[in-house]
Amino acid sequence: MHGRECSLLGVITVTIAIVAVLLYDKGSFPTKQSSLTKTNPPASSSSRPRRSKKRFANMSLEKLMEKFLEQSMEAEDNFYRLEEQRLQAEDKRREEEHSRELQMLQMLGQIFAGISTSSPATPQPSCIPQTNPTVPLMRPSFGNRNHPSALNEFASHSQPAGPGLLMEEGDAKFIERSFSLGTAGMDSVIPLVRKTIPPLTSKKHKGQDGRIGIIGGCQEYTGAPFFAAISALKVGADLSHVFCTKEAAPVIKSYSPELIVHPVLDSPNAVEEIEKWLPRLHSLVVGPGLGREDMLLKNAKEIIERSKLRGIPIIIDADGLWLVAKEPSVIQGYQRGILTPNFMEFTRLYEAMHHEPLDSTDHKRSAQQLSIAMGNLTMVLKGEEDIITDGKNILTCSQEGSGRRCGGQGDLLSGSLGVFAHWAFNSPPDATKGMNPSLVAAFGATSLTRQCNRQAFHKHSRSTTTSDMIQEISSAFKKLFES
Ligand SMILES: NC(=O)C1=CN([C@@H]2O[C@H](COP(=O)(O)OP(=O)(O)OC[C@H]3O[C@@H](n4cnc5c(N)ncnc54)[C@H](OP(=O)(O)O)[C@@H]3O)[C@@H](O)[C@H]2O)[C@@H](O)CC1
Ligand SMILES: Nc1ncnc2c1ncn2[C@@H]1O[C@H](COP(=O)(O)OP(=O)(O)OP(=O)(O)O)[C@@H](O)[C@H]1O
Repeated sequence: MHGRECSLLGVITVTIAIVAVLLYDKGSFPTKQSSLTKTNPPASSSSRPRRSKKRFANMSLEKLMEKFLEQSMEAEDNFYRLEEQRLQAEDKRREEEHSRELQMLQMLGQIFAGISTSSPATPQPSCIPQTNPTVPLMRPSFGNRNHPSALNEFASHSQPAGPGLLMEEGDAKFIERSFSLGTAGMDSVIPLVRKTIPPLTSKKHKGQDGRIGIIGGCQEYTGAPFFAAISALKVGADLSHVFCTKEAAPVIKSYSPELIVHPVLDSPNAVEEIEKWLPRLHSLVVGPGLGREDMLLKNAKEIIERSKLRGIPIIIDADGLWLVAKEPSVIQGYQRGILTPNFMEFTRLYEAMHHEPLDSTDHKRSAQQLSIAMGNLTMVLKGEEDIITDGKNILTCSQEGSGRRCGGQGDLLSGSLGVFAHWAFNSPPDATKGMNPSLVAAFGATSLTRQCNRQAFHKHSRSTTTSDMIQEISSAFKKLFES
């Protein structure tokens, strides 16, 4: 029976009950019933359903009401039970449809890959720079005016993918799925994100839903690590640690008593100090407000190396990407690594890896090429639409944000991604339906960032700042993942 019919049944039952009670109250039950109470017929009469009439007759009005209410509640319960069964069946049907759709997309991807590998005109993802002898090898042109010294080491460190990371024939394929709020695409990834989100229960202890570390915060930049760390907490992490320089620590602490701030990043034994905390961290965000001083970059690099040994998901953003452009091997091929470049940072990385200028006409293809060159690392190229790729699959998140481009939005993204990544990697494989957990996590974080931007802009328009967006995390999260 369908929900609507069931609900109708419930309404009818209740209506009958009310009418019956009213009639009874007025003494206007059908004649037989009335005469029953007056004439008291012999008990042996078999022509009437005596038991029920007698039962009703002997009942007080209150009892009768109770009886009818009971029946209507029963009908209501039945309705909800059937409705739940119907929804479950509907969910199952959608899931089956979704996996059929995925299979079809995979088949299409393979077909396209076959076409593109057999066509000489189609450009191949170039993970090995030497494969195109006609393009002169170029030293990347780093345009930053603030950190000239950081360029010196570059050329000797930049390297192609290692032997185990060479592109295979199948890698050329990609399945592109575009998502925007309200379309079928969005509908199919957001449920995967939801499945990775741990339920809030009284059975857990502090720390279980996420202990996130941020490596960043120096004399110039105290806002960025704060934005990232507080966003992680507001998304649902239990503890958020900031590892910053001595000078930056009191400033960051003064912004928020919720953060745990370690003034160690510029200390002589920074790496050992931070390593002590690694066993307790679920994910690491490297770069917001890190700055580009050699000593800080060196410490960050060593911390990345040690975190990799522990399998900790590592999100690299901002100045952390400056480090990766100088030394790609620091994260290349690490399957729990996620890079979140803005266009400027992306260009730097691309040119460092490919030794040729970026062709900016096809961002998706470039992002895919860079991901492959980095050993299928997940790449989140931020912009008008956020492009997310692991070299094999491409998702785009083009959910409505706003026209505000204030600094710090990327920090909101990387901090929340730290939490989503922990949740996604911690989920059983069937939660993400076989999709790379990094992609699912990145889609969750980009959707959330854009939704926060949109909501904050509705309230503050031109004056919207990142703090306003962070205020929206709670309701944006609810709207996207809990409604
Ligand atoms: N409150 C704080 O503490 C905050 C601190 N932050 C921290 O600052 C540190 C440095 O980060 P960053 O992003 O400013 O450095 P970088 O990438 O060199 O950009 C420099 C120049 O590149 C350009 N440009 C940028 N984006 C572009 C785009 N999409 N497309 C095209 N061009 C683009 C633009 O220059 P323009 O060409 O417009 O003059 C821009 O000025 C880092 O640690 C970060 O975490 C921030 O998080 C903000 C909040
Ligand atoms: N052109 C755009 N249109 C809509 N949204 C955008 C646009 N550019 C960026 N965003 C949003 O802002 C988020 C952060 O991207 P942005 O380019 O500001 O990062 P960033 O420069 O690294 O930030 P930060 O100032 O923290 O360093 C993106 O994920 C996206 O949601």
